[in-house]
Amino acid sequence: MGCSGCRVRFNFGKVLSKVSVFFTMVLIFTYLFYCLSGLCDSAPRTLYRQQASEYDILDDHRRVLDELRPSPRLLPDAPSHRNRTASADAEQVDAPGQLPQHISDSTKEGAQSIPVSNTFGTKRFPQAIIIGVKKGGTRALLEFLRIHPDVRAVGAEPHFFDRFYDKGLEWYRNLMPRTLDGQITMEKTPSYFVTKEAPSRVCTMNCQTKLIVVVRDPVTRAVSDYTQTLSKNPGLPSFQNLALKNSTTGLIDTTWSAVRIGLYAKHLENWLQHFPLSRFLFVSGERLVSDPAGEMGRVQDFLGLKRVVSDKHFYFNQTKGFPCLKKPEGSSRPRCLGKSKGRPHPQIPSEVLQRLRDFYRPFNHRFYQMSGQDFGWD
Ligand SMILES: Nc1ncnc2c1ncn2[C@@H]1O[C@H](COP(=O)(O)OS(=O)(=O)O)[C@@H](OP(=O)(O)O)[C@H]1O
Repeated sequence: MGCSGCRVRFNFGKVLSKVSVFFTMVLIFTYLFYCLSGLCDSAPRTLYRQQASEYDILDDHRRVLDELRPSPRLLPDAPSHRNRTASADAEQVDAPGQLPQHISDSTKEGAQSIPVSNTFGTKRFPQAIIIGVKKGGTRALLEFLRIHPDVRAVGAEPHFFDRFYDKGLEWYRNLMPRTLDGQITMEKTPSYFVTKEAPSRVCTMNCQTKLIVVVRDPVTRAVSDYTQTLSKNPGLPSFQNLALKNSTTGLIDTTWSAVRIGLYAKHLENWLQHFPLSRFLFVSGERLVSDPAGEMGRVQDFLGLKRVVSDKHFYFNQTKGFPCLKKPEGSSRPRCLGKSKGRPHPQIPSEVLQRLRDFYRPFNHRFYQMSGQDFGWD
């Protein structure tokens, strides 16, 4: 009796181990199949995780939204083929790192005609780029846009058209998130606006690219820029030492990048050599703080998007002193931008600020004329 009980237990043990081996094999094969289907392809995100660290504040929020986001195909009035050229619909897979002939030749038609695709969307060149300006509010704008179900954007700044152009267009496109028909691919790199070569390079990719510039009072922008550098290098000379060539004459040092970036008219002139004014949207950095929903309305119209992002998405956070995103459905808490956005500025002597204001005035007026918008900085 006792021995037959042992046999049953022994057989049961054998069966159990066979079953567990079987299930382990099933798991391994499922994982292999999953990877071979390209679903393990997270290289660009990983590649940029380090660079993105400064900007990962809203990452959880993004992930939740991405997961909750219904496919535009399932949305009742999802735009299909909106903001896309006919050539953008052509699907073709090219060897990574190798530029196909029509890309190297690409000038006027634009290089967006060779998207890399798989079952879960296509990596496309951005149809819209936030090209500037540094410290204008570009991060806030991109994060607010990402609430929109038809916008997919790279989290970190790719810096392709200024620093990494020699890596080639294929490298750039590989950084892009996959999009479904009707979704817009975007990125933001504020230094493009002041990079001499950027306009011709963007045009080489696609002259139809929509260009968004977030502009802010150049004096406040310069102080914000200085505050950022000071936070990384506490031994930095004072703002006035850097801004003025000579404190007696009050001559402004235009070689200092914090000053030079604020010469918006000069940088815009360079872009207008390659793109018509209609391709630009100028967003007021000030209004993005005082009326985010209003400014987002303009941006969505410009991008040809349905007005989804609205005042119901924002609340003013008294502690932060800035608008933040309300608790998205399914997420745990509301989100503000991180500590590096909206930091207190050091006190700058008022005569230095006034000197800078006087210096920028004619450039600002020229910029108002060129853009057709008065930003009211004087
Ligand atoms: N909602 C919200 N929350 C926080 N900060 C906001 C927001 N909207 C605009 N801003 C302003 O954005 C300024 C930073 O601009 P950028 O994101 O363009 O900076 S960067 O160039 O990417 O470093 C940042 O500049 P500082 O105030 O000098 O930190 C802010 O004034």
